[in-house]
Amino acid sequence: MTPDPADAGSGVTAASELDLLAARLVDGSINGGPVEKAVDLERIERAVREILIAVGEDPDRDGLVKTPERVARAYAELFAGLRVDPRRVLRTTFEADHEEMVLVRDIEVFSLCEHHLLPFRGVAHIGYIPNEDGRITGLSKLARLVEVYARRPQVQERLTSQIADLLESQLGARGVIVVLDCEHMCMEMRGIRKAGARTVTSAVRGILRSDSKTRTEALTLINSR
Ligand SMILES: Nc1nc2c(ncn2[C@@H]2O[C@H](COP(=O)(O)OP(=O)(O)OP(=O)(O)O)[C@@H](O)[C@H]2O)c(=O)[nH]1
Ligand SMILES: [Zn+2]
Repeated sequence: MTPDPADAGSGVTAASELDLLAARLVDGSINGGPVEKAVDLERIERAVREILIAVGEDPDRDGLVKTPERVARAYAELFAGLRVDPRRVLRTTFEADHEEMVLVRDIEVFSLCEHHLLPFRGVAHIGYIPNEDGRITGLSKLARLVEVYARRPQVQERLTSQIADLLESQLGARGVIVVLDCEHMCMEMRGIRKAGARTVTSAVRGILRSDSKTRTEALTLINSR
């Protein structure tokens, strides 16, 4: 593979499969720029082997021999967002002369809660009102932004506000609304064991916070089916 010229001088080359995965989160290509942090796969493997021993399993039995390696690769994928600067997602913007609301609904969310490292999943609804220049971003970038922040150890509240904050600061959106509706496996499979409970979080910024009419319009669009 030819190294990305953007990596020159960074000391890190986006060469491995996992680096490409991190890059793809951002722009769908291999030209993702420098990878911020490396994943120590061998260290994860050693830790997973220890966990298997600690729970009373035999890590050398046939079915488990390759498990530490598989888990290491899975974690590298699930936490690929740690290795990506989310600002790179919003590099591409367009002048569209559109100053009205843009809303993408039902964006799939998969993340891992930072307390138990168990999955939570659901949907994100993201709306924003462009600034006076009518500067917008590609619709897919909103979903990519969700990916970059979700593929980290997270709490739902922070995931929600990080998406809103970046759209406000990076895109200069006049207003932003982000609503996440998720189910947490740590509440379903263990602990309190309440299957089906949904957690809804929102982050509202700018004009969507100060102007209740605009906010109601956004919520109506989010809730319309
Ligand atoms: N606010 C918030 N809490 C979360 C999220 N994901 C998991 N949690 C909660 O994190 C909390 C951790 O609480 P602790 O008391 O430290 O851990 P625990 O003993 O495993 O808690 P239980 O789940 O109640 O058994 C639990 O109440 C989880 O439900 C999240 O995204 N946001
Ligand atoms: Zn949890």
